[in-house]
Amino acid sequence: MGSVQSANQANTGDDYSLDRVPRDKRNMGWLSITNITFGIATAIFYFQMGSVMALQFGAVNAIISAIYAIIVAGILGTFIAYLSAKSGMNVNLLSRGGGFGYIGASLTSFIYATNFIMYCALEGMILVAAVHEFFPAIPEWVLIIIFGTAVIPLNWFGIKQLDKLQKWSLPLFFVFLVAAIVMAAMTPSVYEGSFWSYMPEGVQVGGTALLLCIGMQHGIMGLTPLLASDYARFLKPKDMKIGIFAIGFIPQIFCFGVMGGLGIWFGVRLGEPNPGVYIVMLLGIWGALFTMLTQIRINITNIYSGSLSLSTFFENVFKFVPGRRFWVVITGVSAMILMLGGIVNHLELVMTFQGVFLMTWAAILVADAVIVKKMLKIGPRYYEARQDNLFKWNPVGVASLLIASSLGTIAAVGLMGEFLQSTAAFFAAILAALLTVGLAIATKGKYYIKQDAKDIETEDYIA
Ligand SMILES: Nc1nc2[nH]cnc2c(=O)[nH]1
Repeated sequence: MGSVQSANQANTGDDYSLDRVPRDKRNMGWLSITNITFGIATAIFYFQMGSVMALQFGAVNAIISAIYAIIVAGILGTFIAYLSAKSGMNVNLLSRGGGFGYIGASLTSFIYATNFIMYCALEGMILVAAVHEFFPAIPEWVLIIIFGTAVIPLNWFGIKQLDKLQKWSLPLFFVFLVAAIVMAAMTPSVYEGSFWSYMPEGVQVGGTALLLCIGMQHGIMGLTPLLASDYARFLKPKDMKIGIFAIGFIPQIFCFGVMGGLGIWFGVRLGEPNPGVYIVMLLGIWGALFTMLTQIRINITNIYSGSLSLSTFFENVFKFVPGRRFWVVITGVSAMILMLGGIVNHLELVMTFQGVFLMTWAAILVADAVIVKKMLKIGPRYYEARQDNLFKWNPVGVASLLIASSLGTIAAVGLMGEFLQSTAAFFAAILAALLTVGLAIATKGKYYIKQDAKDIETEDYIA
């Protein structure tokens, strides 16, 4: 592992894609890291979620589901940010010693990587559609190649580059956001009542409509808590207390609350669910620039996390270590292929599975840390990512994940009734947490570690 790690670091400077960030390299302040996670939180995708939910199921149901998403994703995110900051590892690496074994963890890394590639394509298509609207003479495939390629060099220099890009672009984002709010406030509302009271005919507060909103939130809310780990592992130890809350919770408030809330307001006021349409209606060509900004911000984080996951997967399974930059190119090119192939609109089933899988995975990591490692004191009190010290598989996480996410997906596609269709990811996550604890007790933690590591600093211990 030593040679793998140094090869990786020699290639890309500050990646630590294959092992923990050493304590002396955890030198980023909580504000910088929180700012990077805002690259995700500022995506106009969250406008769309708010607008669609409000127009279909009523503003109050959309608001209640947003509060639910903030609380659940915020709690998971804060725990995961704590584990990452304490151990210097992201979720790909945490999973190896956190209940999955090193091949088991490559399973999660692979699914996770495909998720980022799909999101990168999805977000890229939003950008392509916005620009195509203004420049219809430019074929979509040309725009896909231009914007698909543009995010690759923006990822070349790792986390420090992300930090700068997100820092410089955030003020510009707020200028556009305020302009959009002012323009919407000056546009006569399509709906005459106050936006809180908007409710489509035949829909009530609570019941099926609320469950359907929650089901929509479940599709996307597992990812943001997990993703925080790619950045929280660089947190300065002295910023731990405020940092884990800031990194784990605040982005959830912004994406589901602020962006989602504005999406509800825009949707009701303008009577239009698609921000690609109403942002351009409000801001004209500036709206296309606003979209470009938000989509590039989110796609550089998608590519960053996708490349880290692919690095881990290929090192783990094939001992193939070309360096993270190679995987930046692969992630970007794969997303372009999805866009060019028009596959983006046919991903519904895969996205449903991903929504359940991500919540389930996050629940397993948290249950393993808090209940298995801390409370029951089963397995090692630290996280290990080096193959020499690990078993290939640990049934604790792998079996819990496979059982809970399979059942959850079956429920989420509607085969277990209406109630479970919308709540599938939540129940799958609870089931996964229970299975994790049960299997850890049943196996007595035998498969967590093959040989004890003697060189892990005690400050990195989580229990
Ligand atoms: N990480 C991430 N989360 C999302 N939630 C909705 N869209 C996205 C995306 O593109 N990336």
